[in-house]
Amino acid sequence: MPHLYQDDSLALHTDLYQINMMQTYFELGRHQRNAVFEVFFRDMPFDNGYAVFAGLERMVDYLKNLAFSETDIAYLRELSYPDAFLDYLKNLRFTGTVRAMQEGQLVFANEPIVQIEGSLAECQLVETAILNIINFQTLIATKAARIKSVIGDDPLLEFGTRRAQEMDAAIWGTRAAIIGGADATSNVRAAKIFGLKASGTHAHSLVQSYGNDYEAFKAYASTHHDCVFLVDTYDTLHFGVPAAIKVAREFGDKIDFQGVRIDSGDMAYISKKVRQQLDDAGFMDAKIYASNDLDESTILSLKMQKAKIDVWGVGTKLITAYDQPALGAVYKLVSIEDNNGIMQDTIKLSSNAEKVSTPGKKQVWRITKKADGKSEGDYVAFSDENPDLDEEIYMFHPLYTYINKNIREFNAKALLKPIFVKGKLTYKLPTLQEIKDFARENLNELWDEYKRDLNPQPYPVDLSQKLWDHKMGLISELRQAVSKIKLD
Ligand SMILES: Nc1ncnc2c1ncn2[C@@H]1O[C@H](COP(=O)(O)OP(=O)(O)OP(=O)(O)O)[C@@H](O)[C@H]1O
Ligand SMILES: O=P(O)(O)OC[C@H]1O[C@H](OP(=O)(O)OP(=O)(O)O)[C@H](O)[C@@H]1O
Ligand SMILES: O=C(O)c1cccnc1
Repeated sequence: MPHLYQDDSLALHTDLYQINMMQTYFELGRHQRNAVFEVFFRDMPFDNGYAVFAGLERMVDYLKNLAFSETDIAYLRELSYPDAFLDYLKNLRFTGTVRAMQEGQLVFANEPIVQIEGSLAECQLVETAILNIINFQTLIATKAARIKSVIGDDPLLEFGTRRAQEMDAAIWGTRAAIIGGADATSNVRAAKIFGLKASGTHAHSLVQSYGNDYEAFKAYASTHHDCVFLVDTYDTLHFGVPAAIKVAREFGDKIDFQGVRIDSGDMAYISKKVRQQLDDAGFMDAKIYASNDLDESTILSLKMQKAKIDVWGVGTKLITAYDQPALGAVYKLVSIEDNNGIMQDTIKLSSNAEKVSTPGKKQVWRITKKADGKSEGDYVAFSDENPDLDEEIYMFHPLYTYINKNIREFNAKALLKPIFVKGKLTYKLPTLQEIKDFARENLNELWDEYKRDLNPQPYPVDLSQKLWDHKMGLISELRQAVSKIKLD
């Protein structure tokens, strides 16, 4: 086992380069300068039309408790950091201001989803953990939403712990999956911690240990009231389902025969046959559970084949975000105090126009039409702009500016909410159920064209005219300045 310290903290859950930069800032007297960093991602995960923001609660907990422990400092001393810097770290607490999307909010590429303002050194320290949390949880919540979108109102059970990228990923991935649309989980610890419905059937090993389905189901029924029997260990249609029916009949009211689970074979064909067998035996209410490497495309295909599946257990492909292992959100400096105490907006240039960052401290506004409540796009503006007070709003594509529209009769909702103000938590964290409901409500605001699984329409994320002009101005200023630099 690695050495786990009694005073283990998350302060060292960062990249070494952050501490190295902090040391530079500290020794050269820059560490207290006010800075603004923003988190955003450049590409939509899974080529989905939207992403579901998740991870805020854990991020809040991390920031609230940020403090180097004694052994953290001792360890950094071993790495030869100087005493004065270590003394500074010893007393460091998070004193910054955070604005962020609410969990369950639908978010899009190239808009800030978290904004951290505070001393340069503190902002630098927290980058790694914040990206770690938000990248993972937002990815899994989005994958769950994609899966739920094809499942509709049928229950979606999260079954992935055994295949997750280790224990933490199973726990926080489960929470994210619930936000995105999963209804229950097989992970008992996650259910306990987050107050979720724990749900489960039984494994093939139960049937194998008895050597036949009937004996195994009988044993299970004699020890449990709620029964879902796994019927595919030997032969679903010849042994599994007939055994389940026999046991259900024999036990009658002594058990609640909730249904059967199938986990292999052609699930469209088999589920129809199983349905027939259950109905013919009078068990019309018994549900058919399905699991086996399911994801949104297999589920959609099964739905199209009119498979008779009522409950969907999804493991590997949900908890590991199988088709896209990372979200790719980044944390960029957008504004920094200069030598005169004035905030200067910063930009990161790139030969790829889409990769040029957008300078300045911003707010994201969701623009919905009053008539139908549907979203027209997101409008990214300076944090002190107030498009909600305007009669008309001009929205244009930030790269292809000939794509534009004027909108009247709209509502503008500010999406980045205050979370911490100068180190003090001001945000009341919602319950997981509230977050889940919020995610669902948000989906109602989105036109179906943005929600389809395959090739959705790109959702507009536009810049205000003021912000766009500022960005273009900074780009040309920087280009000119860079062209004049001579290094010798
Ligand atoms: N009718 C169907 N249409 C589309 N996909 C299906 C259908 N039936 C099953 N699938 C999916 O096809 C894949 C079949 O997986 P696999 O080859 O492992 O078959 P299996 O019968 O489960 O075999 P094994 O017993 O080795 O697990 C799974 O992802 C499953 O969800
Ligand atoms: O396929 P997934 O989406 O990942 O869902 C979880 C899988 O985990 C179990 O299989 P496993 O073979 O691990 O154990 P079992 O003997 O209980 O089937 C279960 O039967 C599912 O097939
Ligand atoms: O309860 C189940 O059926 C279950 C739980 C975890 C993984 N696979 C199935």
